Amino acid sequence: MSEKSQNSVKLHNLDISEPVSQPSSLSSLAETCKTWGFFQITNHGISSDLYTKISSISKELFNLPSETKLKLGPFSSTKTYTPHFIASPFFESLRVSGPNFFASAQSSADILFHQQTSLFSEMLQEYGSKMVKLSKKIMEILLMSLGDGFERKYEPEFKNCHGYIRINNYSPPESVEEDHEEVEGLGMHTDMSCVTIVYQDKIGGLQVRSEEGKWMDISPCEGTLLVNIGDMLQAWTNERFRSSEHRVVLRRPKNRFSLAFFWCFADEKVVLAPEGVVGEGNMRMYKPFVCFDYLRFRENDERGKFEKVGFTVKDFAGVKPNAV
Ligand SMILES: O=C(O)CCC(=O)C(=O)O
Ligand SMILES: [Fe+2]
Repeated sequence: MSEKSQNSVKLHNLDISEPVSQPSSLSSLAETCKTWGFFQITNHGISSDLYTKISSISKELFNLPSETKLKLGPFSSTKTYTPHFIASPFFESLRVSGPNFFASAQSSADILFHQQTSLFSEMLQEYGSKMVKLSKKIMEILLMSLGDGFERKYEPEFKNCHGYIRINNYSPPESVEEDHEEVEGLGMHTDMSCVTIVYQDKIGGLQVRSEEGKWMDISPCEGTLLVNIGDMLQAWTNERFRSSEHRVVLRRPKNRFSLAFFWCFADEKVVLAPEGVVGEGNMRMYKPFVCFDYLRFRENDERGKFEKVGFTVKDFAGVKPNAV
């Protein structure tokens, strides 16, 4: 059981439907990405109805017997399912990869569901393609916030990005009494993406670690989506943006559901902060590295399985690694 924390962070809000040209809103976005690595977006165009549908069909899926789910991984060839006891005893997830989210979801559905159904795959295709559009928009605004005209100058660096969805299901142990104690549903980690877009349901429990090392709640807020900076962007921006450590704690005897969309550089991309981003007179804090090599490094990290923080991109490619 971990120590309880009751502080919640008020995140910067970005209305994604409006063009952002105000220098003050761009600089406050850049500031929040440096301090917290998290912000929230509104008017994102994803209906609550789509969430209700995806969550109810996902519930059906996670309610299937373990033997059925294990046909999808982690030891089968599909490897789309992460069972309990890999990340935590209370966490399981299913991965749906782009760009053809329909095909990826259907290949899992075909194995899981006896009846032929394409509803699940259609919904994930709709969700995935909306997430791709949102990620591109978010990246454009983030580049604008780094420098004048950077959205045009550096757009080519991001043109081969790809995305995948992770459907997360948390089942707390019955011993968790309402608000009396908490367990870790997903341990402290950083994401390996450029940006991640997270939908969390009403249960709450997502926390971000402040620069001082304090855990702060990110309370659910209806109609908003969370965006967080991942390791790839932390390195590419030479730490002008921060890939914050975060985790999920479970405090209620209720299942929790979330959807995370990871927008990543192509595997073969060499990550090197451009001079214009580093800024004159500043030192590059990362050696150039190939994305795939970092992903493999994290996978092989026995100390922190499943993307836990054990080691980060700083240990992998940092000029001055974290003290271990
Ligand atoms: O469940 C959540 O709210 C966050 C999940 C998360 O951090 C992840 O999937 O990387
Ligand atoms: Fe995460």
